[in-house]
Amino acid sequence: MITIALTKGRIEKDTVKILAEAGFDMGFMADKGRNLIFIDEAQDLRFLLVKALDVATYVEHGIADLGVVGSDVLYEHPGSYLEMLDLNIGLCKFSVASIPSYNPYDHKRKKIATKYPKIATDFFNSKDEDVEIVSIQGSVEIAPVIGLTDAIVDIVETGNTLVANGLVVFEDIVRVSSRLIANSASIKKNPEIMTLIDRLQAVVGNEEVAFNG
Ligand SMILES: Nc1ncnc2c1ncn2[C@@H]1O[C@H](COP(=O)(O)OP(=O)(O)OP(=O)(O)O)[C@@H](O)[C@H]1O
Ligand SMILES: O=P(O)(O)OC[C@H]1O[C@H](OP(=O)(O)OP(=O)(O)O)[C@H](O)[C@@H]1O
Repeated sequence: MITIALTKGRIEKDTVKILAEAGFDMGFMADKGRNLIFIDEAQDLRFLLVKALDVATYVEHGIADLGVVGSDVLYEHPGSYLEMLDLNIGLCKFSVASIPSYNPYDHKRKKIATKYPKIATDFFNSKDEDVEIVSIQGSVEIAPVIGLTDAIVDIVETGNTLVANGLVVFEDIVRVSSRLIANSASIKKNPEIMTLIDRLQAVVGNEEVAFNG
């Protein structure tokens, strides 16, 4: 049996769609209720629905052979998993944003609110800008508006949240998309896993096979 950990929430529907397009019968997840484990004996597949960061944990520990998770999470929490495919879903980007009058390149020490301290620190360090990170769990856009920080580093998808809160993007840091990750021992042990990956690759049409961790 192959176990796949899926990120519960935003990218769940598109992930299931890719699996269905690859020929897997995903009907058993249609009426999922509050279930978090789905076993399909006929297809020899088991799905775990977990939080994004936990996808990487389950794969690293070899409990899940494969996982689907955003590159934002992988960047922030690098680990010993193989990154196999860019699934081209869950598309968004990391951006630096603030109120329009702010200058993020003034070489003054700046306070940045973010849920993603690693990407924010790496970005500003690469620009030779000194930063103090203020860790925020959500509604990050409020921080520069009410004076908690100078700016934010956050995910931007449509840009609606920024506009609604009077913020503008100063710079895009990196594109974010969902990735298929794998446990390396699982791949060596079970050749069926590579066959499954090939089927997904045929759907997403992506050549990328990169090592991470
Ligand atoms: N507007 C967006 N906001 C956040 N993530 C997005 C957005 N658009 C696409 N994504 C991608 O979707 C993935 C899953 O997001 P989702 O909000 O479901 O889980 P999460 O990041 O664990 O959030 P939470 O902690 O709020 O549950 C993210 O890791 C990111 O790669
Ligand atoms: O560009 P947009 O389409 O407006 O999307 C971006 C918003 O979505 C995410 O927040 P989320 O909805 O996950 O809520 P959160 O603030 O609780 O993290 C992200 O942190 C932004 O706030």
